[in-house]
Amino acid sequence: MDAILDSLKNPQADKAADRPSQEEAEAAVRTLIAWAGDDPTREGLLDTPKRVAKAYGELFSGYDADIAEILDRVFEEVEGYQDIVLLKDITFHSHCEHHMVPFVGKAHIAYYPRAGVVGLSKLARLVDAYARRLQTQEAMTAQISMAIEEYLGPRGVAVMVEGEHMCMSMRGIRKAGSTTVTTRFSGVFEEADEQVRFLTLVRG
Ligand SMILES: Nc1nc2c(ncn2[C@@H]2O[C@H](COP(=O)(O)OP(=O)(O)OP(=O)(O)O)[C@@H](O)[C@H]2O)c(=O)[nH]1
Ligand SMILES: [Zn+2]
Repeated sequence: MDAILDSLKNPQADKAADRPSQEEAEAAVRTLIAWAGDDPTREGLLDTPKRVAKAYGELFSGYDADIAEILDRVFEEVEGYQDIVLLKDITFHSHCEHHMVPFVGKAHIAYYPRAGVVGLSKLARLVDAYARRLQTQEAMTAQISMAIEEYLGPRGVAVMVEGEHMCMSMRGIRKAGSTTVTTRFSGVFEEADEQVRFLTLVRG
């Protein structure tokens, strides 16, 4: 379980003091602009480093997300409801950790509650908490699923992520339109029937 908790942690959490300053981040952007071949001192680009740092703050806000806080509130008064809860088509924007280029798509999350349910928006917040980091789609899928397991203790969790990777469409192999599908099934979802039920509801 320690390994799971470690992988759910924000990798920067213990290093907050080591984070570069805003000025250092802006200087790095100026370096990249010059390296790409443009002039960071021309008028149109003067404020760009500041904007990029601000945009990065938003795009990578997942490093500051508190997973325990997101999943903290459980509603137990649901008339004993224990059947499947599925939130599908949760849009996400992430960045691949290999190229720092976006990958975008949809996540689908289902669980069988054991002792209460979590607010539906929290599942979408959980997706953002992991998507807004440098990621692989596989790791993101596993982290979403393991966080629900760890904090809600449900009877089973199913997570499916469908993503298009810009590093495959805009550059490199340049295959636009291909979709990567990743899944993680645990608990009762390890049974084939339950996986079929999940996939039927997702596609339905
Ligand atoms: N498994 C996995 N691979 C990813 C993900 N995002 C990007 N990649 C891949 O990461 C790989 C990095 O491969 P490298 O050979 O190190 O880098 P590269 O020379 O830029 O590779 P090309 O993209 O083939 O040009 C590429 O095959 C990408 O398609 C992801 O979420 N999961
Ligand atoms: Zn990539």
